[in-house]
Amino acid sequence: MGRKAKFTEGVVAKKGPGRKTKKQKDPLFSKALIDAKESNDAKLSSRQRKRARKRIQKVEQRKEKQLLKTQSPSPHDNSKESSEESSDEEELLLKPSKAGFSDHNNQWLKPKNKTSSKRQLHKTAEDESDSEDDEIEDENENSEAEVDESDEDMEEAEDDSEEDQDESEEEQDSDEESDNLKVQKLNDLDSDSDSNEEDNFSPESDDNDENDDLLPIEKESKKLKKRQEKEDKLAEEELQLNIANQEKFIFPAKGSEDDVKSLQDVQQRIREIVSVLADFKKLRDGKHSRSDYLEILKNDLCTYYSYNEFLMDKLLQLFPLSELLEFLEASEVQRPLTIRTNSLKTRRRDLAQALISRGVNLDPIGKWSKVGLVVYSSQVPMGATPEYLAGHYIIQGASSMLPVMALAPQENERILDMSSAPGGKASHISAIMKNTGVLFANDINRDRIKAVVGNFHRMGIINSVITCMDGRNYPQYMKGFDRVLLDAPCTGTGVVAKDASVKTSKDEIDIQRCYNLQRQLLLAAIDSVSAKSSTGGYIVYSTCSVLPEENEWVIDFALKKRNVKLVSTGLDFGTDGFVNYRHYRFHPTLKLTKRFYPHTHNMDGFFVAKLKKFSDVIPKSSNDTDEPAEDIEDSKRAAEVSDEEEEIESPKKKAKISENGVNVPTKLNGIEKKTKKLDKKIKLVKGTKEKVQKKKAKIVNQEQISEEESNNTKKKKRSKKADKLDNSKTKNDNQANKKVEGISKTNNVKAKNKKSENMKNISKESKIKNQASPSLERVDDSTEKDKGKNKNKNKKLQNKAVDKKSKISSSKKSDLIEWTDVPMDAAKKISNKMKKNTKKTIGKLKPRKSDKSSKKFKNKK
Ligand SMILES: C[S@@+](CC[C@H](N)C(=O)[O-])C[C@H]1O[C@@H](n2cnc3c(N)ncnc32)[C@H](O)[C@@H]1O
Repeated sequence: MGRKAKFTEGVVAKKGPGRKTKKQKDPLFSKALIDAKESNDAKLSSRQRKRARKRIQKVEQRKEKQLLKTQSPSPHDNSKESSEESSDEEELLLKPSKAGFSDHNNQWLKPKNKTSSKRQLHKTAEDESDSEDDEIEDENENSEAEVDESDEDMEEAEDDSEEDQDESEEEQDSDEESDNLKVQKLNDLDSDSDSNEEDNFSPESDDNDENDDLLPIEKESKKLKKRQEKEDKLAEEELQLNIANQEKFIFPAKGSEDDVKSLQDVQQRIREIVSVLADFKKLRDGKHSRSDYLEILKNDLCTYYSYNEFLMDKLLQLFPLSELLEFLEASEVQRPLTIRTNSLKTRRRDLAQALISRGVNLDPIGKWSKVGLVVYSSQVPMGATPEYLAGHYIIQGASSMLPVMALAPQENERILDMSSAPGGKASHISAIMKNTGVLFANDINRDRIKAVVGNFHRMGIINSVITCMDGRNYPQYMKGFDRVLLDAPCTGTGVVAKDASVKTSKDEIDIQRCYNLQRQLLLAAIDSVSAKSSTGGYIVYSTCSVLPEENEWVIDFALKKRNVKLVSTGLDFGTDGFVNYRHYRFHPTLKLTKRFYPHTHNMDGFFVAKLKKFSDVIPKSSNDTDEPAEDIEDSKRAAEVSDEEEEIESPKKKAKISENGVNVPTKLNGIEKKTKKLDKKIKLVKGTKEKVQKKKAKIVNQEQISEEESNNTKKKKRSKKADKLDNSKTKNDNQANKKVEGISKTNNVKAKNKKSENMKNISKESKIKNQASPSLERVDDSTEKDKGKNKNKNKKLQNKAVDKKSKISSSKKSDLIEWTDVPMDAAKKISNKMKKNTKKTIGKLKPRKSDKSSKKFKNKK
C-alpha cells in the first residue's frame, strides 16, 4: 500500500492550471532528506553494527562450506538436494522472498501448528492494520511510537536468540518470536488503531482539537451527552423491536372492560384497539367481531374525552377512526383568538399597528381574509382595548367570517340576517355594504338582540333595522329581500372546544328539534328572498355543527321543497359536503357545500351552503314540516335495519316514538339489545311472510273477482241490451206522449171556458201517458213551451198526433202485454203512483198570472 517514493526525481513541483485536480503523483523528497537518510544508515548503533558484521560472517562461512562441499562431492544425491536447499536458503536470505506459491517457497504449503495459523491470521490482520497505519500514521503519533517500540523489542529478542541458540534455528525461532511479539503489539495497536479509527471517522474525532480547548468539566459533560445519545439510540431500537414483536391486543373478559386503572391505560387501550381495527384481519383474536371492538373503543373514548355515548356514536359514524382521534384531540384545544377589523372605521394595517403598540402579538389570519387577524398573545384584554371600545374591531371566530364571505353582500341591497344575535356576522354584512342599502337584523331572543344593538352602536352601523321575532314568520311580514343569511341555531358539535357541555348534553331529541327548526327557518328564509332580484336572490345557510342531520339533510330537504339550487360558496378551502353519508344519498350538488373542521383547518367546525332561488312559486306538493321528519325517521329506521346486518357499524341506540311523535332514545343493556334485535328480525321475517300470504290471497281474490267480473259483464251486457230495447221503446213513447200532451195543452188554451171538459180530457190522456211512461214532469215542460205556438200549427199537429196515437196504440199492445206480466201487487203500486203524479200535474197546470193578464187584455179588447 501507499505510494512509492521516487527519491531520484527533481524536487520542484510543476505549476500550472488544474494541477490540483490532476491525479496525485508519487511523492518527491528533497535531496537533503535523502542525504539525511543515507547518513542515518551510516549512523548505526554498535549493536546493529555487530549484528551486521555477524550476518556477513555467517554468509561468508556458508560460502566457504559450500565451496568445500563442491570440492568433495557426497555419495548421496541428497547432498545435492541439501545444497540446493541451502542455496535456496541463501537465495532466500539474499533475495527478497517471492509472494505466493512457487517452487522456492513450497515450505509455505506445509501444515502449520495452531500458533502459526494464528500467526498467519495475525499477519493478515497485521497487513491490514499496516495499511491502515499508513493512513493513520500522520495523525496518530502514539501508534507509531508503539510500532517503534515493538521493532526495538523484536531486535532485542533477536539478539537474545542469537546468543542462546543455534544459528539457523535461532534465526527461525527468533523470527517466530519476533513475529509473535510483533503480532501482540500489533494487536494492541489494532485495537488502538480501531479506537483511533473510530475517533478519526466519527464526528467526535473532528472535535478532538476543539476538545483540547475545553475545560475538563465540559469534556465530561460532552462524554455524558454522547453516552446519553447512545443510550437513547439503544432505547429507540429496543422500542422499535418491541413494537415489531408486540403482543396481540388481548380482548378484555366480559365484565372486566372497565377494570382500567388510569387514564393512561385507557389511552393505551384506545391506541391498541385502533391499531387492531386498522388491520382487523391480521390482528383480530378470531372470537370477537369488529362491533365488539368498536363497542369497547367507544366506551374508552367516552371515558377518555368525556363524551356521552350518543354523541360519540354520531362522531364514530362521521369520521374514520384515525380522523376521529384527530378531531377529538383538536376539540380539546382552544382555537387561536381571532378578531375582525371593522372596515367602516379603520384599516387592518392601522389596527394591527395600534394593537402591536399595546403589546399584542398578532398576524394576518390568512390569505383568504382581508380583515381577519390572529392574536397569539396579548398583554391587555382584547375585549377592553380603546380600539375595541371605539369599534375598530370585533372578536370573532375565523369560521364566522366564512358565511358572510359566501353571502357576498352588495351595496344598496336589502339583506336579511334571520338569526343575527349577537350580531357578529350582521355587522360584517353591514361593513361590506358600506352602510348602504338596508340590513334587517332579526333574532327571536329578546335578551340577545340587545347585544346586536350594542355592537351596532359601537361599530357605527347605520343602515340596519333590528327586529325581534320568530324567523319562521318573517315572510308573512316582509319579503323580497335580495339576500338572506340564516346562521341557524344548532347543537354546536363543531365548537366543543368553546363549550365543553356539548359533549354530554346533546341527545337524539336535541338533534331532532334542531333539524326541524332549521328546516322551517330555511324555508322561511327562501320564501323571504325574491327570485326576481336583479343583483341577488341568494340564501346562505350555515351552522356550527358537524352533524349531517343539521347540514346536508336540511339543504337536501329545501331542494325538494322549494325552487332553489345549490351554487358554489366561493370559498376556496374547506372540505366538500357529503353526497353519500352512510346509507343516505343526498342531491349530487351537495358537494358544492363546504365543511370546516378544527383538526384540518384549525377553526371551529362549520358548515356553509349557498342557494340561488330561481322561482318565487312554492311547489304545491310541499308539506313544510311534518313530511320530512317522517321521511327521515323512515330512512333512519332503514339505516338501523341495515346497521344490524352490517358487522362494521357500531350498534345504535334505538328510539321509541312518544305520544307527541318525537323519538325518545332508550338506554338498553346488552341482553336487551340482542333480544330486541332478534325480535326485530323475527318481526321482519313474519312481516315478509305475511306480505307473501297477503299477496297470494290478493292474487286468488283478483282471480275470483275477475271471474265474477267477467260473469257480471256478460250479465250486464245482456241486461243492457234489454234495457236498450226498453229505452228505445220508452223513448218512442215519450216522444209520442210529449206531442200528445202538447196538443192537449194547446187545446186547453183554446178551450178557456170549457175547463172541466179539458180536465177530463187531460185525465184521460194522462192515463194513457202513465201507461206509456212514468215521468210526467217533462210533459209539463213541453206544455209550457208549446203555449206560444200558433193555432194552425196546433191543428196540424193535432191531426198528426191523432194519426200517431193510433199507431202507438197499436204498438203499445205489445207493451201492455208485457205489463200484464207484472205481478198484481206491483201493478197496483205503479198505478197508485201514477195517480199521484196525475194529481200533481193537475196542480201545476192551473192558470198563471200571465194567463190572467192575457185574459184581461183580451177582455179589454
Ligand atoms: C348561531 S346563533 C346566531 C349567531 C349570529 N349569526 C352571529 O354571527 O352572531 C343562532 C341564533 O338563532 C336565534 N334563533 C333561534 N331560534 C330562532 C327563530 N325561530 N327565529 C329567529 N332566530 C332564532 C338564537 O337566538 C341565536 O341567537
